[in-house]
Amino acid sequence: MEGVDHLAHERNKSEFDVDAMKIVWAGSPHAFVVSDRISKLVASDPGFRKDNRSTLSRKELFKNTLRKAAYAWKTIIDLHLSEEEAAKLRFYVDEPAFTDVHWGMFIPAIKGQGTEEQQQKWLPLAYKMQIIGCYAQTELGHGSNVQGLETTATFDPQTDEFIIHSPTLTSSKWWPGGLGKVATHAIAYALLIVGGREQGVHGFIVQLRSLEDHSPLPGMTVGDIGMKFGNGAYNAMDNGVLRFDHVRIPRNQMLMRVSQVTCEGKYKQSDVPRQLVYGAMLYVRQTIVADASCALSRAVCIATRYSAVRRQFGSQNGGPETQVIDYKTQQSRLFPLLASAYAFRFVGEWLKWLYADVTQRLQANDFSTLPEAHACTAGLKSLTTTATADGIEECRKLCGGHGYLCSSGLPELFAVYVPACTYEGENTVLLLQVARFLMKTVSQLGSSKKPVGTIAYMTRVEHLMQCRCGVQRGFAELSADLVEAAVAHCQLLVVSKFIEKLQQEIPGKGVKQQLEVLCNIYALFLLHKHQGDFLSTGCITPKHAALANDELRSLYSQVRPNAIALVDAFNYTDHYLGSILGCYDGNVYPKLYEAAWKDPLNESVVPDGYHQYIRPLLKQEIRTARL
Ligand SMILES: CCCCCCCCCCCCCCCCCCCCCC(=O)SCCNC(=O)CCNC(=O)[C@H](O)C(C)(C)COP(=O)(O)OP(=O)(O)OC[C@H]1O[C@@H](n2cnc3c(N)ncnc32)[C@H](O)[C@@H]1OP(=O)(O)O
Ligand SMILES: Cc1cc2nc3c(=O)[nH]c(=O)nc-3n(C[C@H](O)[C@H](O)[C@H](O)COP(=O)(O)OP(=O)(O)OC[C@H]3O[C@@H](n4cnc5c(N)ncnc54)[C@H](O)[C@@H]3O)c2cc1C
Repeated sequence: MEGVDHLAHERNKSEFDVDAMKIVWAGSPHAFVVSDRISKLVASDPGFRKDNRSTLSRKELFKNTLRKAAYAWKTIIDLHLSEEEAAKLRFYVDEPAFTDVHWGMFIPAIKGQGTEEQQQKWLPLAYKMQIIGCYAQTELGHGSNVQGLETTATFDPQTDEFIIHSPTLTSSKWWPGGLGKVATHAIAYALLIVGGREQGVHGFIVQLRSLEDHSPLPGMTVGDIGMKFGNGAYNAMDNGVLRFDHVRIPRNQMLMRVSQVTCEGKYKQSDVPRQLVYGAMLYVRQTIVADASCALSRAVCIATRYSAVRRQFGSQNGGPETQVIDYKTQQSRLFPLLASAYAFRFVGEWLKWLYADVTQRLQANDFSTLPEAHACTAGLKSLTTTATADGIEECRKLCGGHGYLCSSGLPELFAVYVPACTYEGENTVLLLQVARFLMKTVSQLGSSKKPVGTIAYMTRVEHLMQCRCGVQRGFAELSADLVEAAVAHCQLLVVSKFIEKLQQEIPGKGVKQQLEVLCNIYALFLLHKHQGDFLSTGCITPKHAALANDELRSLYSQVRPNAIALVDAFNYTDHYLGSILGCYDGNVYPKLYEAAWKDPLNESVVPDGYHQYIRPLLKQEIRTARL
């Protein structure tokens, strides 16, 4: 039944103002208007079609991505889109591409680590996309251990140049997005050698390809690293390999905000901490946290709508079967994910604020909050991406068999999303950074340096005061436990930022009440999941644990009538969702049936290969049967 809203009865049940919730989700009325307009613009433009992605070959997919990126850029220019609108366009186009790394890493690295002069030279070119950049840090042999990178940049005072070289196979750059086939320039990270002395890893702007014919410049061997997990999906991105053979670049192409090399060959460090070399990672980790709520909410929207459409068992007197969303087991798997999507949204908002704050301070040479910003971005990146990747997979299972179809949108979403657990800092490695920060704080408890900000609570935890003398010992030995402590710290951050959000004025009928329910679900679900830890540390009693569980069940019942409206509040178009199971009108079965016939395998009734392989087999069986 085209045009009928099969989920209307669900929408009628909701007890809050969905339009007001849409604004809370978007962040502000202005953000909502921009997001709504751009998402509809992308959805209505056939140039941004994506429903055929899973059937394209790698080469076709890649070329299609190039076309879309060029078309998106043309749209941005033709419509005079602002930076905010352009970023939304990229988001709703919903395809990993070299442009992500150009805008998301190359430009921020120049902004954060380049001198004024360098910024003036390179940024205008990059903003106009007259050069296309990538971020070439990881090597075949080293990704997590940035200090272990082997590429060298040796200063030659005779010519006032650096010689960039890959001395070993394992020093080949490996993974950078955009490097394989598109980027004309890279920020390449290399071990700086001046006057025979190693000075640590630094970033260098290196031109890779000719701006005339795109051929690699002399001394560069460059290509794509090959197919990645999942058909379609992240294969739209040309992650690349690059070897340097004594490539010479001018001295002024070393990013010199943090440290400088003079023409006489002197290495000078400014007052800026060396950690700013890692600045681009700080920025991207913060955007990854914001993106986590988008990916999770998208999966949750699909699973929630489909759970209201799907019916199994429980028919009474020939009436309809039970909607699977009414099963308590379905609710106990789905609703914590719904609550997590909202929780990550708000912690992402807060992290954006924290990042803006630390950036402002860094510009004024105040580096005091950098360690905390690093711990927060690293920890929340790890926590939210792990939970989101797991959550998308859970949503796929919540959709039963149909969740396994590409047309559910969930397999591709998972395949595109799951590398977020690895890139931009492998999640366990990042948690170890948080643990290190926490242990450092504990070791300073009782001194004049009082913990502030996100670690202020530590002064209130008496137990920590007792164990502080031992914290400098056995870090490696206890690292598995310390990673758990880091996760707990990050969970506390998420819960406390959700609670802080609720302390603000939130307009709209019933909106705040819904958010309170979700916040309680998020916190109590964690308590329930980790009740062993809570009980064994004496933080709660068995009675508390049982009460929490009872309360959770009651909260799930409160969410139930509002579930569809709570996912409608994400305001996703069917184009962005890319899922038949999650379509707004819930008209799932006819759409699934129709889509099946569009599969290339169904172009002919008798498949290619019948005469070659099936028929001889069948005939052979007949002969065998006669024997
Ligand atoms: C107008 C048009 C608009 C158009 C539209 C606009 C569109 C906009 C598009 C936007 C799209 C956006 C999305 C982008 C998508 C990207 C896709 C994904 C790409 C993925 C990219 C990557 O995948 S790219 C490689 C990432 N590769 C890592 O991620 C390595 C991890 N590995 C480490 O990061 C270090 O190796 C590790 C472990 C810390 C040890 O570092 P280490 O060896 O130095 O050792 P230590 O641990 O001793 O650290 C020494 C001291 O540094 C402190 N510290 C460490 N890090 C710090 C930090 N970041 N900030 C501050 N402080 C830091 C630490 O806390 C210590 O401090 P202290 O000494 O005081 O304790
Ligand atoms: C899709 C994708 C896109 C990428 N894009 C880029 C890009 O644009 N630019 C770029 O430079 N890089 C890029 N990367 C590379 C990425 O940043 C690295 O893969 C990532 O930093 C992880 O490093 P690794 O591969 O060396 O993992 P490894 O460090 O080798 O991890 C392997 C295992 O070892 C464990 N481990 C490592 N160190 C420790 C430790 N100290 N203690 C305990 N356990 C440890 C990890 O937890 C993990 O389980 C990309 C990667 C992917 C998958």
